[in-house]
Amino acid sequence: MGMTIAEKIIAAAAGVESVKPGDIHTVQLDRLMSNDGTTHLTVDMYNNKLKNPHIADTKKLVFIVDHNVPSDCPKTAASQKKMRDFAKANNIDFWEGKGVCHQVMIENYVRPGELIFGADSHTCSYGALGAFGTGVGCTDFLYGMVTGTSWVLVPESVKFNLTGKLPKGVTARDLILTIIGEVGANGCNYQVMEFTGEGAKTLSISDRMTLCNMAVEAGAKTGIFEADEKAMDYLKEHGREPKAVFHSDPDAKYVREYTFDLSKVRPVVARPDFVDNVVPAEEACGIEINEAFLGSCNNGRIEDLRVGAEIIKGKKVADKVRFLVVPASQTIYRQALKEGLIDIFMEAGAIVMNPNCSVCWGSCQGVIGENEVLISTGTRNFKGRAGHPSSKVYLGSAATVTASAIAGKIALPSEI
Ligand SMILES: CC(C)[C@@](O)(CC(=O)O)C(=O)O
Ligand code: SF4
Repeated sequence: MGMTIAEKIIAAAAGVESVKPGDIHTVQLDRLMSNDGTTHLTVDMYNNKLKNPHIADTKKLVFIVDHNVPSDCPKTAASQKKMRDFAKANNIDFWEGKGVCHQVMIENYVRPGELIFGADSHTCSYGALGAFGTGVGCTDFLYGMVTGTSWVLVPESVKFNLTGKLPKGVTARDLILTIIGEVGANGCNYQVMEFTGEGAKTLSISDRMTLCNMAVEAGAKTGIFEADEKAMDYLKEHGREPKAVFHSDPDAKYVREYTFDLSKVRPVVARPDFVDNVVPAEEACGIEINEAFLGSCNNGRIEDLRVGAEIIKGKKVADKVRFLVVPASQTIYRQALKEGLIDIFMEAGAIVMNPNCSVCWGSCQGVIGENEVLISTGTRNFKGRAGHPSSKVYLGSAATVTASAIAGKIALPSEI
């Protein structure tokens, strides 16, 4: 029987000819990524719980400080020191302040055909380059670190057949929110969301990252695209070669298929407190905001900053509204500087911050207070996600977030 891309990656990692959903296989991991959310816990377990602590292959490990960088209190300073010291002592690739972990991974490590575990649920982003990335807890991470292997229960795949092209002013962010709104937050639990079709080819690597990154918000094990010419160009630009390029077989089995016509997608907003609480943006327009956030591993790329800068150029952030602009990596930040985007944002009154997770979650910077409202390009809008439990988070595209920052209330670019 034919196999999907995801099944082929798992089969290769397991060293077997073929796999099918429901099988459990021991797999060789190509890489393991851990960030400052949990690495200190992994290090504690490594030091205190193992009889014979050792690392299978230090070259496979990447540690990234991004969730609280620079550190905001003595407690995070201490856990980051633990992570930093461990990385140094064990010769582990270590990144600090260079960008949000998934962005750093895609810019510097991920290759098509790889199987990558990350101690963070948005590791599913790596499917943008045809890799199988998935999130694990720090116990599974530790196991992978010590043995270089892990186990995988082969997931079923769901096919998302994309047709057409996104209209002007509508972004991949609107598309993934639309998809999640339709399938639901548990709609693809433990399944692979495979994005394919002519419409998929029209999407940039940045768009593909935006789609795969939020696969976990539909409960998926991962999201994946075939590595096509665009992926190959991206790899070449970044000085890397694919591990293996897999295509889904024509007779590969999918548990469900959906078709989305990209030309019909419109700007949408996910209302509090669930990512699948998606409505046409117009229905949320007029809601007063206190803060707007343009950034995160979902939507902090140069393409997103360009969208925001074009809208805000020559305009001002509304009175008493904080507009946080946070490039997802230093590479993006420097590119934005070169293109004059940072100047445009600052001129408009935005607060431009160093690359980090920022207010995508409520423990970094920009945390919102009691009853405050945030419109965000982050990944989640759960209760208290960005700060006080009574605060509210709306999710929208870079265009909607920027227009809202100018209007002081949720708005579309056409209204400002
Ligand atoms: C640590 C946390 C804020 C996280 O990065 C964790 C995760 O995705 O697993 C998130 O986005 O929810
Ligand atoms: S930017 Fe948001 S979703 Fe991405 S890793 Fe950071 S906290 Fe998690």
